[in-house]
Parts: sequence; structure tokens; C-alpha cells
Amino acid sequence: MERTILITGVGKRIGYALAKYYLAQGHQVIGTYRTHYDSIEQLGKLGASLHSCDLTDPTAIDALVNHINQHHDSLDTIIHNASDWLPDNSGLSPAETMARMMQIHVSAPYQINLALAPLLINAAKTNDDSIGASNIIHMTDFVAEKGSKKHIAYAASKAALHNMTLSFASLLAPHVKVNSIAPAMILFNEDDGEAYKAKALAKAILPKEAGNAEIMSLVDYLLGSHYVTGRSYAVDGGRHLK
Ligand SMILES: NC(=O)C1=CN([C@@H]2O[C@H](COP(=O)(O)OP(=O)(O)OC[C@H]3O[C@@H](n4cnc5c(N)ncnc54)[C@H](OP(=O)(O)O)[C@@H]3O)[C@@H](O)[C@H]2O)C=CC1
Ligand SMILES: Nc1nc2c(c(=O)[nH]1)N=C([C@H](O)[C@@H](O)CO)CN2
Repeated sequence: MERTILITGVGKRIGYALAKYYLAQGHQVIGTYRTHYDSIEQLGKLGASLHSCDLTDPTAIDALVNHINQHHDSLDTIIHNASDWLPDNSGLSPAETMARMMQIHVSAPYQINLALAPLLINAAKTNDDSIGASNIIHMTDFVAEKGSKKHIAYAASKAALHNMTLSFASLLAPHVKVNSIAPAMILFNEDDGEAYKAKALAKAILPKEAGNAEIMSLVDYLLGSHYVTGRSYAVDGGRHLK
């Protein structure tokens, strides 16, 4: 079955890996980006439909969903991947920090889900088994359940994003499944030093930088299911047992 998958934040790392992976499988990918990296050109050459959209701007989000509703007659999957891992000591005021985290991780997915839900439902109904045929995936974080001393606003926004998983799962059943993926140590950042890396790895009983493949295989499972919804799937090396 050829899918049409909207992925936010496809310019790098997990979002870029997801977009390339599903394009390679022959699916249609609609990708949003903020910074125009060379990777965006690469995805365009692979056939992706790409849209610049800063998720802190509700007007830009309106333009995105209006374009999708007007130019795409089918959409069966949305992956809310875009995220800003903003520390509490970034220099922004507490009010600005919390507002930014809630806008990107909660308000933007809320606005997009409500606007595109009819497309997801219609796509599901074209399937022989329409129950749970369409998908929304919210990329949350292990810290949504545990909190974080240095990313309080970020963690709170990811917890709110998972709460929306529960609400949208109830609202959009039986045609649309809605699930969270709660990762921990998937990819280090380029500026992470050896001491930080060692400390981060030691937080899990499986001390690994898990890599993109862990996310891709879980997304594949969720897309193929017709029976899992309203749940959070941890990809965290057993951090809860440390
Ligand atoms: N990497 C990891 O180990 C972990 C990741 N996660 C979650 O997994 C997901 C993917 O992680 P990862 O690939 O590391 O994410 P990144 O931090 O690398 O960023 C993901 C994308 O989000 C985009 N983005 C950030 N702010 C905005 C904005 N205001 N408007 C539009 N796009 C924006 C970035 O664009 P730009 O390039 O322009 O900044 C980037 O392309 C995220 O939701 C993250 O919270 C959770 C736990 C661990
Ligand atoms: N948007 C992002 N969110 C998170 C990132 C990231 O790079 N971008 N990284 C992490 C860490 O890997 C953390 O899980 C382990 O230190 C968390 N969220």
C-alpha cells in the first residue's frame, strides 16, 4: 500500500532519516523544514513535497495545512517529529521558554491534527480494513514521564504532547491510530563532548546511542498495526530501571 506521510522537521537527523526511509520504500512524503539544508534539496530530488514552515508561527501552520488540504487528495500518516530541545538556561525568559516549548510541541501538532484529521479519516476508509488504517505519531521523550532538571519547559511540553495522544486517540478512533514514541538516547549532537556522552550512556541499563533504525522499525510496526492506539512506546534502553 502506497502511503502519504507528513513528517515535520525533515532537514536533519531523525526526521531526515524517516523521510529518506519512506521515500526509498516508494511512499509519498510531505516534509516540513525550517532551515534549508542541502538535505532538503536531496529530499526534493527523491520526490518529497517540501514546505518551509516555522512551527512557532500559527499563520505559517495555517498556510501549510491549507496547502495540504488543497493539493493532496490523500494523507494517511502524520509524524510530529520537529522539536526544539531548549534548556531552561538558554537566556530566554521563563515565560518565553515555556511559550516556545508549548507552541512547537503542543500547539502546532494540535493545529495540524485538527486541520488534517478529515484527510486521515477519508484515507482510512479507502482500505479494506479501515479500522486503525491511518496514523498520527507524536515524538515525545523519556523525560515526559520523569521530568528534567535542566529542560523543565521542554519536558512539560512533551508530557502535554503525550496527553494529546490520549485525547486524539479517543477523538479519531476507529479510523486513526494515535501513539507516542518516547525516545531517550537515540542520537548525540555534534557538540556533545566525551564526558557528556559517557554520563548520558550511563543513565540506561542498555548503555547505547541507539540510532535512527530503532525509531524506523517502531514506526513501521505502528503503521502496520490495526489495533494499537493511545499508547506510548518507550525507546530508552531501560532508563526507568536504573
Ligand atoms: N535525538 C535524540 O536522542 C532524541 C530525540 N527525541 C525526539 O525525537 C525527535 C527528533 O529528534 P532529533 O532528530 O534529535 O531532533 P533535532 O533537535 O535534530 O531537530 C529536529 C528538527 O526540528 C526542527 N525544528 C526545530 N525548531 C523548529 C521550529 N520552530 N519550526 C520548525 N521546525 C523546527 C529542526 O529544524 P532546524 O534544523 O531548522 O533547527 C530539525 O530539523 C524530536 O521530537 C526529539 O524531541 C527525544 C529524545 C531523544
Ligand atoms: N529536539 C531534540 N530533542 C532531544 C534531543 C535532540 O537532540 N533534539 N536530544 C535528547 C538527548 O539525546 C537525551 O535524550 C539524552 O541526553 C533529548 N531530546
